[in-house]
Amino acid sequence: MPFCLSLNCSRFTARNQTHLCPIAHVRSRSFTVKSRATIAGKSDMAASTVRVAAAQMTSVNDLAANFATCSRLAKEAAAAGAKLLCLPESFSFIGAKDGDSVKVAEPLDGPIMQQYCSLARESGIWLSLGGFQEKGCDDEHLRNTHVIVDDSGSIRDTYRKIFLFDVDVPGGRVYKESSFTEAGKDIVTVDSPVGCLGLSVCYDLRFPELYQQLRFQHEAQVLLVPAAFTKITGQAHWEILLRARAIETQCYVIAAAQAGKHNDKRESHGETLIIDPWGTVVGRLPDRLSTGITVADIDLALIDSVRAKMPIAQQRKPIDFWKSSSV
Ligand SMILES: O=C(O)CNC(=O)[C@H](CS)NC(=O)CCC(=O)C(=O)O
Repeated sequence: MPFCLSLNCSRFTARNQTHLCPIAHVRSRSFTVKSRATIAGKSDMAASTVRVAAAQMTSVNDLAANFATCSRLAKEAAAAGAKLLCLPESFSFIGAKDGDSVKVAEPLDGPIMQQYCSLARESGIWLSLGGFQEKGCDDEHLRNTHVIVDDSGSIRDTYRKIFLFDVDVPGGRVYKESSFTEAGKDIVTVDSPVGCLGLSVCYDLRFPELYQQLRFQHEAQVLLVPAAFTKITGQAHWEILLRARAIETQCYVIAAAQAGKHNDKRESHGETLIIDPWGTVVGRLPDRLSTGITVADIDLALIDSVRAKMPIAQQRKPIDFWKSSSV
């Protein structure tokens, strides 16, 4: 019964996580894979698993300092055996005042992205670079772009954030991302060694229809949600929304988060998470730990068995059903 076995293993892993340092995560992961193979009495049980890492960091208004942090984390993830490292939204820069991020925005073939492509090649790891400040069509606008770079340093695809954060946060400040950002309009999936990746960024998380499209129209297996959630909204909604997306799409969800204080005015809710398609948290970095990685093994067989046993893809209603049933 590989289905039950995998679920048990996931629960076991979640309970036994330690948050003291990233290396502790690595140890508990290796143990899980080994114990599953032992319990099953089969040495090839781990064949469908691929290791991934998700980072947490506190980006500041210093491109070089953020790159140094990302380099260290990429090397740590590669040493832990991860094939993909997911970095949070605004990994390369978070400005101290309005307008800073538009000033540093560059095209995808500019020096900043080239540096991250070299990092992927030198570390031999795929990178999910969520929330890159890509230069827009004029000097006043950027695109909030999620870039997937493969382990040879080539850009495989890019997704531009569709839903922009124009929100009056209760008890917080007013955000108007659309004042300096061009919204994307295309849904993007990318084939990778860890399965079919479904791309999104931060505030997109609140729009389940995007993830329904990624899973049911574009066959995503692993949803990526790099973010810089606000302290207030993150505490209230972050983990619940992520687990809901994993459960309702039967996908893994990898959510790399900014954490801590970036400057006097801005603080993010950390809690980087990796969630399996049953909704179990299999990797976590607590909010108080500002920089590090967590790793988990993506089990493609678990995705298949969750989907086979609870066949929601076949049980969904076509859009016409809702039209004809409405009053
Ligand atoms: O501007 C930057 O530097 C990077 N971009 C962001 O931080 C974006 C837009 S301001 N933040 C969010 O989408 C937060 C969403 C959120 O917190 C929620 O949905 O509750």
